[in-house]
Amino acid sequence: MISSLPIIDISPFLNPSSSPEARQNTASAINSACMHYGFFYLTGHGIPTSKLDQIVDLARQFFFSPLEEKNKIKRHDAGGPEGGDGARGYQGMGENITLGRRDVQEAVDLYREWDHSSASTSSPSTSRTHKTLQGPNLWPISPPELKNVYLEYINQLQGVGAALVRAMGVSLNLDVPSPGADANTEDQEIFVRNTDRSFWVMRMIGYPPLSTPLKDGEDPTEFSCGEHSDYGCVTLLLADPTPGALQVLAKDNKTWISADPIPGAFVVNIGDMIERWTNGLWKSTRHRVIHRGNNYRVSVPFFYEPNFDAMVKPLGKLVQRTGGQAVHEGNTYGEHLMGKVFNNFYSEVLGEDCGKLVD
Ligand SMILES: N=C(N)NCCCC[C@H](N)C(=O)O
Ligand SMILES: O=C(O)CCC(=O)C(=O)O
Ligand SMILES: [Fe+2]
Repeated sequence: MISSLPIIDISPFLNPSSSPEARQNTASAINSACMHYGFFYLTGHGIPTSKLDQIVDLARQFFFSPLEEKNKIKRHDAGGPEGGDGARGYQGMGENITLGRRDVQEAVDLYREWDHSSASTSSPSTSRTHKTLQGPNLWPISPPELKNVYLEYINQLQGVGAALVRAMGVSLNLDVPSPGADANTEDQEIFVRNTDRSFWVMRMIGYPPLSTPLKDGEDPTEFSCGEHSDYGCVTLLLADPTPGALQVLAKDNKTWISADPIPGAFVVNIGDMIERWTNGLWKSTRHRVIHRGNNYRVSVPFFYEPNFDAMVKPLGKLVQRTGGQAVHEGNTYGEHLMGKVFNNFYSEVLGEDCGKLVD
């Protein structure tokens, strides 16, 4: 196993007085990282390491509280009095499913609050979307300072996510009009406009160590989080210092690269919507978590995503650059997200085995 993900400094895209050269350097480093790995470490984001430590500590305190306390914000309740398949709130150990298997983890999911006033965000919603996503966030009650510290952190992360999307636009030369193809001059604007009300997800995850012994030469059968790609634009992952847990699939499709934490840096990866916008030029790299240490691991990924109602289809200039054939006809990010979320859980209400569970 090798660990060789590149380290990228985003500060030129956050600091208005930075030079065009500095921005160009960051942009080309992003292009290279996205072409070769789809993953990189991010520095220069301006969030103090002490704040990052506090975020992980607060999540750990929540997970270490009694189950009764955690169940006070159980995700069922997100759907209202009829209960069922709410996505916001606490999900117990083994409730999340990946590739038909229970992930050995517990988690809290927080999403951007639903914009009930906007006609556009309510149009693609079905009653199922309503129950699943439109309820309010269920915040941990204890530790009491968690909510405000996280709200401030989420604000900071939205700024970092927006800077990353701008930098990606420059990496892809989206702001340089290509001669003879008017529609393409709008690509950069499409990128930015469709993320200006990012339907972000903040997830706190707690992982006890896996218990099934690994047999020599055999593939693992038990996962802390099974192999998957992320759904949207960019994931900013913060994790405690546990090594060896997060593994990233290399471009050879068989080597797993450990993405061990670097203090003060985020592990960043691109999601399915960036793959689609770039017409497959940049892939949303598959990754998984296998935590076999002795400690209880905590990670806190923030998913900076397109707007819920953003129509996401391959950008004109990227289609030209990748052979002229669009890989996807396009749908909204909300539709993509709901397709994923409905497969992440058993649906008790509908009695469906959404995740085709393997015991
Ligand atoms: N919001 C994001 N990206 N969450 C990632 C979760 C990945 C695992 C999930 N059970 C799955 O099967 O997709
Ligand atoms: O815990 C981690 O390191 C990564 C978790 C992850 O990939 C996810 O939740 O999407
Ligand atoms: Fe992930």
